[in-house]
Amino acid sequence: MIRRLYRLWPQPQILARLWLLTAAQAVLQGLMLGLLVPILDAVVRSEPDLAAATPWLVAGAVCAVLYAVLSIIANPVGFKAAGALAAQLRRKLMRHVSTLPLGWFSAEHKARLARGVTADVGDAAHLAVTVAGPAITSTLLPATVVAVTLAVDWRMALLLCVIAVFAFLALKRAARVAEIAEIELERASAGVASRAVELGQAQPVLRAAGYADGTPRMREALVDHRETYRDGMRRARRPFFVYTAVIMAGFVAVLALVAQLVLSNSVGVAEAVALLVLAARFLEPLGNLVELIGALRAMANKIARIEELLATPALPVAADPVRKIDEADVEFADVTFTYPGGDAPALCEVSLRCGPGTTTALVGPSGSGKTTVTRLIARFFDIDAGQVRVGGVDVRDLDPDVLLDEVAIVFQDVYLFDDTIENNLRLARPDATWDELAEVARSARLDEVIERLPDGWNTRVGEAGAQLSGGERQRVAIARAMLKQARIVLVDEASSALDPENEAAITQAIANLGDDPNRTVIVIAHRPATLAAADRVVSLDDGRVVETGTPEELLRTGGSFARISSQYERARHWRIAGTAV
Ligand SMILES: Nc1ncnc2c1ncn2[C@@H]1O[C@H](COP(=O)(O)OP(=O)(O)OP(=O)(O)O)[C@@H](O)[C@H]1O
Repeated sequence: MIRRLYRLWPQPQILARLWLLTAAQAVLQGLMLGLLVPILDAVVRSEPDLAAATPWLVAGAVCAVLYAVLSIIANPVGFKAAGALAAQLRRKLMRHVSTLPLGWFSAEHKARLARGVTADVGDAAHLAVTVAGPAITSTLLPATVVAVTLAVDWRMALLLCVIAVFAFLALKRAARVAEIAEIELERASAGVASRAVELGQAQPVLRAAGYADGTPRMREALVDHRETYRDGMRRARRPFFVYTAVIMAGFVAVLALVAQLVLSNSVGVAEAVALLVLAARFLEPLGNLVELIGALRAMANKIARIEELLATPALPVAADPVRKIDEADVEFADVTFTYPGGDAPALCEVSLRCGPGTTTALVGPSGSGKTTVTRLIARFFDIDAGQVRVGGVDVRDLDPDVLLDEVAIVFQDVYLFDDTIENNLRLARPDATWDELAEVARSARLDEVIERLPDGWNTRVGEAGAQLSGGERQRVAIARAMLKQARIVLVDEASSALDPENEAAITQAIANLGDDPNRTVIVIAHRPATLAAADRVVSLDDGRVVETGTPEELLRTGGSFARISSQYERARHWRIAGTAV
């Protein structure tokens, strides 16, 4: 465990210093106890010999002063260590996370990351300081006491070793039970946590269904948590009782041995008293060890979770990556890709080419692979076969920063920071001039939104952009992509119903994106107007390209694009009819 902790921290010196101080204190305590033997020997006799005891008393005083000095030094080190270690580990985690493929950031992984960076790192650092120290004392002090005892009486030293072996076996069993209980409790806690998130997110639906104060699933999760906790406590009782019994039996054996040694005149009174004190100081920290087991297990679990995050493989980067591309065309050559853990390919031998100055619309039924195409262009994942090329270069050979500079993604659910509109745009290019800001706002049809807002450019958009509608947020994202001057823009057009004004504005904004002759626009299109305005359409079905061509060509052939197009058209009419009613 000590080695694991030491390896986990990038600069573990502060931890090592703390542990060394703790270890030195434990050894010093054991040695001070050893001094009891000659002192008692000199004092507990018919004619006490103070002169003989004096050097040992002086040595004892020196040890006591040294112990006090070590405590004074250790206190601030321990105080500072937890905060410093947590900060160090957080930096290490964040650095590692920044090298992971974007595809890793699923909802589950994001939750795991949030928990790792906050709770796990903080707790692990705190426990490394508060639990590892006492654990060192509880093992090193008994070891020193055994060594000192050996100098007094080998039989007692042997007995202490036997007790230590039994205690170790009982402790191992208790630790195993504690570990199982901890894992079970962790599972039950995760169940409660996800039900609680569900309760928060689905409040409107739950209120409508009369479950505002908790669903049956939530109640089940709470009962499961309570039962698991009780069950863990019940199961832990026996091995903990066995451990305590071993320590108590050890104490009885010590008393019996001391009595036998005194009765057989093998040791004097002074040595007998010293042996009893040594044995007591041997058994006491051993007894404490069982109290620490739960905390040590908890620390081991937290460390395991942090190690798992750190073990996630980083995005492989070519030894000498390409740092510049001439044209921003996008090409798929026989691309086959299966999601990590997926059982069927999401894309199968897909080939397509999108040139600069063109807008390509991706269409197809749900699950046909449209989003996957856009993710692979931005190298969220690495493919199984074929090549994804940007500017003629395999994306795996491109410098990841260059690729991210060239690509802008406009997601369906755009994330905006709780800041002003201006700052949300400036994220794309902090040094943009006002003229440039105004220009992209006009092109993305954001200017009319800004005009309506109470503080114009300085209006804060609220948490995740909640002050704006979905369509308005997409307009901000399109403006951001324009300001970034990314030569490849991937748009997942909002599929949910938009009001006519937003719908027309977004269609226009996407068309304006495509006006730049150097820009390649690929849009997952959900609206007939966007489809009609595209230069080319790539129609996907079940991970394969089934049709490509201009919208007019594909409409004429009457294939799957024509079907989808008429479905979109019908849906639009229903919506308009619905709005009119
Ligand atoms: N993160 C993921 N992990 C595993 N499988 C995934 C993941 N994302 C998508 N898939 C699977 O890959 C296939 C293609 O999904 P994709 O999201 O690309 O389709 P789509 O055409 O964009 O669908 P939609 O229009 O519903 O968004 C589907 O079978 C889907 O279940």
